[in-house]
Amino acid sequence: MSDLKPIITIEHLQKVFEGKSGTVRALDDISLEIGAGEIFGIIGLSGAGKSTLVRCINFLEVPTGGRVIFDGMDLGTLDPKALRQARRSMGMIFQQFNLLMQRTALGNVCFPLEIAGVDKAKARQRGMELLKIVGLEERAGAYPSQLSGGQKQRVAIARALATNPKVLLCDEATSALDPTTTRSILALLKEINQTLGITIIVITHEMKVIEEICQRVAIIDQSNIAEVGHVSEVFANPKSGIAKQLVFSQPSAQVPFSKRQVYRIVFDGRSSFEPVIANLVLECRAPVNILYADTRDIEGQAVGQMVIQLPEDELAAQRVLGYLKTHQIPYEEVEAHV
Ligand SMILES: Nc1ncnc2c1ncn2[C@@H]1O[C@H](COP(=O)(O)OP(=O)(O)OP(=O)(O)O)[C@@H](O)[C@H]1O
Repeated sequence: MSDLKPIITIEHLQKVFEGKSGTVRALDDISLEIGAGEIFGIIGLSGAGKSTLVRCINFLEVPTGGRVIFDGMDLGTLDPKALRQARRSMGMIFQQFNLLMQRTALGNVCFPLEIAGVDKAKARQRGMELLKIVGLEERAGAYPSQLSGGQKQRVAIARALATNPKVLLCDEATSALDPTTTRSILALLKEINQTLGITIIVITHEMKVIEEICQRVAIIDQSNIAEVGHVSEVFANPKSGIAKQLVFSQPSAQVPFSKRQVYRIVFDGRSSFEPVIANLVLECRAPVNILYADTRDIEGQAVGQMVIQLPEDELAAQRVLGYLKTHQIPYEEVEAHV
């Protein structure tokens, strides 16, 4: 439980999808309390139910059981107009930014204000204030295609703040960004939380995101909450199997590596180095130990070789080899000297 007054209380939330291919229980029995003003993290592996949970929090998905109480209102009891109003108090940002490509940065930020009936001049003025908050007032006239990923996410944040929300829901908001840009977006979210007092809910599959800005975290696994608590406590003493898996798969943590499973990857200039290794670790959900690297970046293309050691977990190791095969990255097993 948070010591703060709750802004969102989730009680026995359940979401079942009925489809042609059968029934999917995306959320089983989720109960959580999120305090006003905190930065709360929700982490889990792919398919755990994170996106469904965030969409149920703002009723983009109507839960099939349980309740969401937001700012004293039981969302399930509101009529459509009241629900729309409540939703305006919950801004949302996404991994893929979801900007309108035919509108400038300012046009995007003004969009929710125009929909809410604010007159054009006032909307522009407010839009410029918001672009200033996110550090982009000089790019007000730029179109999304002219902005970097980090800048696009800044526009999306400004747009989400346009209706003065009490809560900002961030669904994998930094997952498409490089580490430096990720850090700058997380710093911006922290600043918004501190200066505007907005509660922030961060959905991610990355522990480092939680570590960087969240005060409390809930770990979701197979449609249920496996563990919830202060980040420092959960990280120092993970209790559930999934928490241990997430914490101990951190690159900095101790991971059991055998003396076998050492492979040489050859970068032959067909691929660029950064996405290959980052995507391999993300997609395979497997830590790899880089034992040796002699690579050069030539105009964005990687040339050279890298010797990596795969984790002991046979399935994780197979996923890594499968990834290399699928992406046609040449590799060979080598004798380990570790
Ligand atoms: N509209 C839908 N219809 C049917 N099943 C769905 C729907 N949306 C989600 N699911 C299923 O619900 C489960 C949870 O999905 P969800 O997207 O919430 O997980 P997630 O933790 O956000 O994963 P990821 O990070 O991969 O997006 C999955 O099995 C998914 O296939």
